[in-house]
Amino acid sequence: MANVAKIPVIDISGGGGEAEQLQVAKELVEAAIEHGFVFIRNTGNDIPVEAVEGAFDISRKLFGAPLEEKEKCKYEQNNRGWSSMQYEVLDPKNQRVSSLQNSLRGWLLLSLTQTTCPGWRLQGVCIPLILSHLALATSLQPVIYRIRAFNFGEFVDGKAQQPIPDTIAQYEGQVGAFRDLCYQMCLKINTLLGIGLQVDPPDFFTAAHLREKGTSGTILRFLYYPPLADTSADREDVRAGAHSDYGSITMLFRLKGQAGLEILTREDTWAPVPVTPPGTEGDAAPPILVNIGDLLSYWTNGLLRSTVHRVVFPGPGKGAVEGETDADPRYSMAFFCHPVGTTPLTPVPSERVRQFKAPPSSSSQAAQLDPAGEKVLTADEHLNMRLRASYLQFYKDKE
Ligand SMILES: O=C(O)CCC(=O)C(=O)O
Ligand SMILES: [Fe+2]
Repeated sequence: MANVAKIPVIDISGGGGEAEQLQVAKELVEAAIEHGFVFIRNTGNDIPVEAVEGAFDISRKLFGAPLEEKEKCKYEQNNRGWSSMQYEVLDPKNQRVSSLQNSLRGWLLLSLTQTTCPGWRLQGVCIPLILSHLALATSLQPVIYRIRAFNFGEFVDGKAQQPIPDTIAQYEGQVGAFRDLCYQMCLKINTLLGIGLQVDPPDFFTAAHLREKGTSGTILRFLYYPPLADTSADREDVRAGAHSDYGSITMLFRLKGQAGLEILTREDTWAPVPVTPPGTEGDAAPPILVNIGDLLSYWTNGLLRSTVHRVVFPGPGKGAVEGETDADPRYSMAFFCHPVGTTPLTPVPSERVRQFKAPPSSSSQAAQLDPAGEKVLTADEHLNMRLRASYLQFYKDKE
């Protein structure tokens, strides 16, 4: 058995009153601080098992649809639509260069926005952070991305506000309903984080996510990874490169038996994340894997951990969790939760966050982003910075 990540499993389905809610909230916050990842048991209370299975069925239909249909819904600057990174496989040499450029941009931004810097900064850039990322990148080469993805933005009255492939047009309402369930659960997790961190008021995060207050960068993403046999990749290649997520939290749905996800542990080693962690084998559906994104880490001054993760071809005896395989096409669904775009990322009113001491070499987040101290970053500005860094080539082509 591979040395799997020890991520806690929590049941938030509740019903046990205030004391139980407080206990669950504390467990959630401890997992978010220690691992940046937590399994939420899928009891069917928040998201019915059939809704998850139904969404996976639609995803299979979507990726199986004719290419022309998907191309009509191509990825747009609003972060919605279909993207295929397969073309990058055609020129792995350039891909390596461009992914390094992408990464450098991303790390520069990350190191500017990260309050905690274990060393000296040059022009606000945390030098040790950049150096450690560079070392990581060297060890990760070659980096080839092999994902196909479809991003769904907001729905209004059950209708997507973007083109949808004809093949799944009849399921539009079902996708919207699934997205709604994810949104509701995202609010619930944000409320628990607020309670667990003793934020005043405890609904501080939740209030910032309420869609009636405006649009947000929230995305439901269907993902498809072809099996090794259908690609020119070999086992050493990466299916989805090492990254952290941009939003507040991500909720990830995976299918039983499908290997691949790994997290970078505090010891700087890659650890596989089982789809079915011990204790959940008898559940009707695998737990929902929740992770902290950069925004919530930024917002809590680095207290909550935005953990780097990736998807690989682990193979039997090569890091695959027992009972999991990379032989089949891999499907996953991620709900990237973001606060309303205009939300100012002002310090979180929590004693726990205030007491979390960033090393003396770092200054406040706002000051790093804006040395003159005139401007607090909004959620949208934060997102756009991260998207620009990730989709560098896309934005270059647009210019
Ligand atoms: O497919 C997965 O398991 C992870 C996907 C992921 O990390 C992402 O899309 O950000
Ligand atoms: Fe991710």
